[in-house]
Amino acid sequence: MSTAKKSYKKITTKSLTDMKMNGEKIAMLTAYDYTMAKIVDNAGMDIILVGDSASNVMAGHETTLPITLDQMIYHASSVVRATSRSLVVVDLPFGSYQGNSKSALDSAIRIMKESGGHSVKLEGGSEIAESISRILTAGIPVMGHLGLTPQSIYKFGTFTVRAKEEQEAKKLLEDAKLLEELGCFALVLEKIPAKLAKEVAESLSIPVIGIGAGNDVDGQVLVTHDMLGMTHEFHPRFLRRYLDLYSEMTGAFESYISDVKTRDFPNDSEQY
Ligand SMILES: Nc1nc(=O)c2c([nH]1)NC[C@@H]1CN(c3ccc(C(=O)N[C@@H](CCC(=O)O)C(=O)O)cc3)CN21
Ligand SMILES: CC(C)C(=O)C(=O)O
Ligand SMILES: [Mg+2]
Repeated sequence: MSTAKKSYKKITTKSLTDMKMNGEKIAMLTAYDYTMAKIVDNAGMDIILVGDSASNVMAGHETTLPITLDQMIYHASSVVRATSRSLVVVDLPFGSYQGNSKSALDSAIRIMKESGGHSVKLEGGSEIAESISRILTAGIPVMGHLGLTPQSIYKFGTFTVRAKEEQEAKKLLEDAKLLEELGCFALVLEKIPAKLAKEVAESLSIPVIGIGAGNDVDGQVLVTHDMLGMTHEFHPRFLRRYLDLYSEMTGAFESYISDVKTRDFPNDSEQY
């Protein structure tokens, strides 16, 4: 059993700040449903992200753009029912906060009221500062997200590494500092140079969680289905696979098909 599991009973935004101060790395994975969240939570995860990646992983969309606030609330409420230890962060979906700060606040309040989630995550920096402030003023903890921000994929056109150029790196560092000043409790950095991520983590006192951002940050996040090897076609360099569930599950399904076809299943002890 992990030491982290013993030292923190129920994770709060405060425990995450303490973890950064104590140099204990933060482990975060996604979940979109009750059964998976139960396993992730029981394993001792610090943060469960109800990611808008549910749009890809659960619904099969090309991008994260189509998922709705109602659908995010459905996923988040399922995850919250399974969670006793992890802090639950819920992505605000595309279109639910970019319009104006009032609609952003309304969306965040719906997430908190209707799903029971503990906090929300928004993609972007200075452009959405007013929305973040307004949500924070309502007492809702906010996690930031900079670097590769999949909700603005059509502005960039590719999923390549972000902030490689000096200008973009400078803007990212400024945005990160702004998010801390506004009062965000943590920040996700996605697919940026490790050296820049290290600089951001060292410049901020709030935890910085990386995905494709190297090891010199305060924690790591992956999509659970990716690290379990269920998403066969997705293999970016930052992904470490801990299982090959795609093959394992295929084998199980093939065995079941065979057992049914050959009349092996069910046997005498599997009937009434
Ligand atoms: N299953 C899944 N895992 C994720 O990590 C994830 C999602 N879905 N959906 C939302 C975003 C999109 N994310 C992405 C998407 C693509 C790359 C990526 O590296 N894609 C290509 C490289 C593209 C390029 O360099 O131009 C790859 O190597 O697979 C990384 C993160 C991360 N998020
Ligand atoms: C990749 C993570 C950070 C995310 O935002 C998601 O899963 O939606
Ligand atoms: Mg997301």
